[in-house]
Amino acid sequence: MSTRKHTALPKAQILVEALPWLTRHHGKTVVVKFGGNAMINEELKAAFAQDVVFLRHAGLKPVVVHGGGPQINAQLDRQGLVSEFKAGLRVTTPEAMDVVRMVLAGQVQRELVGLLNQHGPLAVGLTGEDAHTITATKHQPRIEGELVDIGRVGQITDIDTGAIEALLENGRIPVVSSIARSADDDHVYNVNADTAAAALAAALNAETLMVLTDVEGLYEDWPHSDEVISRLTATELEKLLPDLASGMVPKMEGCLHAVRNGVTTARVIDGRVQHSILLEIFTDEGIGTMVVPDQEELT
Ligand SMILES: Nc1ncnc2c1ncn2[C@@H]1O[C@H](COP(=O)(O)OP(=O)(O)O)[C@@H](O)[C@H]1O
Ligand SMILES: CC(=O)N[C@@H](CCC(=O)OP(=O)(O)O)C(=O)O
Repeated sequence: MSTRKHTALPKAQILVEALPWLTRHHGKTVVVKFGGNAMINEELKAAFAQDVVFLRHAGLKPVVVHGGGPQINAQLDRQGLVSEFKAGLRVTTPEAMDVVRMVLAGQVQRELVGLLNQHGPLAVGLTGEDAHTITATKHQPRIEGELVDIGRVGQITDIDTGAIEALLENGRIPVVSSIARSADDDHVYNVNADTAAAALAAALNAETLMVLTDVEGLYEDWPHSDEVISRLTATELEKLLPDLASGMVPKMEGCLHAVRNGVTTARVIDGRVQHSILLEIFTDEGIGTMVVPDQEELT
């Protein structure tokens, strides 16, 4: 075989391997959550944008929900504001809420929209405030049985998918910041981005929820081992939830909510691996952790 053919054939094989996945996912909605901890360098962010645009051109309907925890921390620090987490959520004073909104909607979302739009007029940014996309009431978690006030943190009560669906219909890629309109007053709420992504995936009847983070997936015995659980059912995950450490809690609760509400698979994958989205969607060797509904939920 000539050298040219020799090097070309594996490339064709990769494309052929993608064929059943292209068929399976065609026209399906995929909600991709891009965590602040996975946005570690420019190459990764550019590769993320390429992957999302690839999904769109391959006939899927990607919706991006982004985080920005580390970016919010940095800005709070610069402004001399202290930041504290309780029950895995940021204690959000009114001053901190202004910073959260500015960083998520004004910086992180704008940057992702810009990267995606290097490939064409595709991405449109919005927050949960726009067109009543995400509505929330005050969230008061319980810590050791006691209700705790963590400020302007919202618990999602309603999702209106109208604006996102109109954008998808129009061939656009919605990029959503996890800020909610308030059902209680005329201010806004800070919502964990994993929780927002899961709620949107369920409301949109998405086929897949994909959560990109800074670990390979859900570790079986974290932090003692790095053995990744590759697949688990909703019931198996439900049993693990009480023992999970923060960080993974909103992700895995979100995955459970998604698969219990019509999403076919919810995955946690390593956002530090370039093109992890393409590897997960279009190749036979999925990476990371996949959560599937229980058998009876499929019937
Ligand atoms: N069982 C587990 N498996 C993997 N990571 C875990 C686990 N439990 C807790 N973690 C922590 O969760 C972190 C990911 O959550 P987080 O820092 O909120 O990321 P992101 O910004 O992507 O939302 C990991 O870096 C790890 O420190
Ligand atoms: C209530 C709450 O904790 N909100 C998060 C929202 C951003 C987020 O979730 O970002 P990551 O996905 O990068 O963690 C926060 O203020 O950090």
